Amino acid sequence: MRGDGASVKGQRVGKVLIPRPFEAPFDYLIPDDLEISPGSWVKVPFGRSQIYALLWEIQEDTVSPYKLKTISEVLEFPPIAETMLKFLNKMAEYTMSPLGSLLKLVIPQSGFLETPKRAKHFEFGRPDFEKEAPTLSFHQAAASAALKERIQGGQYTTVLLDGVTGSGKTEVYFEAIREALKLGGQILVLLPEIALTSQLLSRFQDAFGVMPAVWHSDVGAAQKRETWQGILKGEVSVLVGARSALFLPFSNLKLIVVDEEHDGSYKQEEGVIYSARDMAVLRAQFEKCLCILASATPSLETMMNVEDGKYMALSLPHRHGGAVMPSIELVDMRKLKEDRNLKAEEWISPTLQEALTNVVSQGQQAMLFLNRRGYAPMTLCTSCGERILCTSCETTLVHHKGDGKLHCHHCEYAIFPPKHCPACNKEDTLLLWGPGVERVHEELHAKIPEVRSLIMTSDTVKSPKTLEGTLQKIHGHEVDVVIGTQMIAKGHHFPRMTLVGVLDGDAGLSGADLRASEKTYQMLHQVSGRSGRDKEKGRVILQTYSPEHPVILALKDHDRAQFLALEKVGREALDFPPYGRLISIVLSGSNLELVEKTMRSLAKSFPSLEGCELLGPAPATLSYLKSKYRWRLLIQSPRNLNIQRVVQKWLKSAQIPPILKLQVDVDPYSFY
Ligand SMILES: Nc1ncnc2c1ncn2[C@@H]1O[C@H](COP(=O)(O)OP(=O)(O)OP(=O)(O)O)[C@@H](O)[C@H]1O
Ligand SMILES: [Zn+2]
Repeated sequence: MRGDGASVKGQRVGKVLIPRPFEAPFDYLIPDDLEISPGSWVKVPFGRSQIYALLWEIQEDTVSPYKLKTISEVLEFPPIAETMLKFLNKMAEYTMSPLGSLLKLVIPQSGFLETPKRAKHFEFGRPDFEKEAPTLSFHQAAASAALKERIQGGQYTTVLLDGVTGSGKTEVYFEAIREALKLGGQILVLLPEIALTSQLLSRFQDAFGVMPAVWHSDVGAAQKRETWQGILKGEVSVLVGARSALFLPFSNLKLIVVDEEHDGSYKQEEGVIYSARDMAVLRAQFEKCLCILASATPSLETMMNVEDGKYMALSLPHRHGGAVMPSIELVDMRKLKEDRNLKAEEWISPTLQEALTNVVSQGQQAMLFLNRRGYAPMTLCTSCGERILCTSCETTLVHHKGDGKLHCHHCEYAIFPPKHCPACNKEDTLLLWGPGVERVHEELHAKIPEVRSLIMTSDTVKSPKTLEGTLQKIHGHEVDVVIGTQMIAKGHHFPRMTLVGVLDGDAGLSGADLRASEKTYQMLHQVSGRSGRDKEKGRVILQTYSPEHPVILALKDHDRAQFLALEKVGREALDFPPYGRLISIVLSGSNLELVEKTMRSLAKSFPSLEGCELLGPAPATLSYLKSKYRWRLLIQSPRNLNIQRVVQKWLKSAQIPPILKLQVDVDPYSFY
């Protein structure tokens, strides 16, 4: 970094990383008398201000050709561990992100490095690892013993904890937490969604006598700062959080748990694009600690790592306490509609309706799953067929009962339904087409008037507090039926729930996503797993338009092996992940011609490499989003190739107009 300080020979130069999107650290002089080590938090002059930064590396006795500025101050906070520096370095390489952007993940707010004048608000209790633990079943005990052994060994291992829904995976990883606590280590538990934290927190409190620290977007600024500092100083031993918690400055990690490891929410899709699950494994490697990936429906990637001997697998084949897996019955919706046993605007089949009536009259609970928010996913003109679209995105608007408006689910756009069709101008021809959860709610009440129900989606549950209230209502049996989206599908344990109705089982199977089958299988298996977790046997009614689809049949027969075998054949034939690798490049901008032209010439300049192939370029699935046109190019490569290096070099020499935005997604999960 050029500066106005003196150029001094033979002094220490510090490579200082600034938490902004820079690829590399900048050089600063280290004053002679300053005690400092890599990982130290510092204040440096940058532009016209003084900012917080991190000392990355020290170069002793160097001669700098530039006039360097001097580090102003070393903060009193402990430095971050060297293992963390190595982890960030590797992550930057893997995700092709600027190192400075990763530091920003570590220190999202500079206020974290300030000490407030007022006394602390949050005392982090010491979990009591000697509190009495439940008696484990044979399989649980075996899994727990293997995990403890790994923790005692103090070496890196990743273990897949592969247990059916309700098998006690949480109880088993609590045992691992106990062991790590005994050894004085820190523990990080990652959850895919905030909606699952409150249940885990109360289970944790029961097991260890105190609340763990929490970390997610709804935690307030002061609490975040104190938690961040508590982690850095080693005062916080257990933290439960969303994916961003992976970047907290733990200094003594002994265990990372990634619960529901298959879940797509672990993929951060904007800014620095990364998979928190994969990066958790990477961090565990540098920390030399245990990483537990828990799931009833592990991802194909994880299964492959088990087959390759990279991960160890432990299995819990049975539900706890003799609870059995629910029966899964299919309802052929095509036939019902053909035989006119279900009207065009009805979505609850007679079989499901009868089952719901029974459940309600027997004092049990049911769940209706439909992964569509709002009232109706589309508004159509019955005269000309026009669909009402967002003006800024290439998406249909979704009708919501709450405010009576049509909403775009990708941007803020919302309008009242127009009186006239915007295409043919006819009056009163618009029809609300298809069901969302609100419409199913309406139908449920029309069919079973006495039912007590609630809707659980990201629209109705916006804060941890409303979530708490909602869960309390369900646990307290104030409702009979819960209608919801993916938010209700996983992790929850409602003992009275004995019926799950899936309204549109094959909704996820269409579309251009290479993981469409896998995602549908995981989602439906998880939601089915909410049924019959206690004494009563559960029932799942899966409404489908394609009862012969292999995914639906595998679900019905509880045959995961069959599903995986089929899915693998399909992926292997196409060299899709986990057999081959993908990097997705999306170019976007407001000038369509420029986006297309740039993308085409970019694709032309890609070096020809054995085993590599380009898919596209072509307009992205959402080819117009938030007023930007989007084109996509997929680079397919063999697993053993360092494709990032190739892509890095290729993009360095590319000419991309600065008004366009280029996004590189290594191991893309969604293809919107
Ligand atoms: N050994 C045990 N002793 C007492 N209760 C147990 C035991 N194992 C599991 N349970 C209870 O059984 C229920 C299901 O266990 P848990 O939620 O840990 O399962 P899971 O495998 O994490 O489920 P899912 O994958 O569906 O989220 C919980 O209420 C849990 O407290
Ligand atoms: Zn929009």
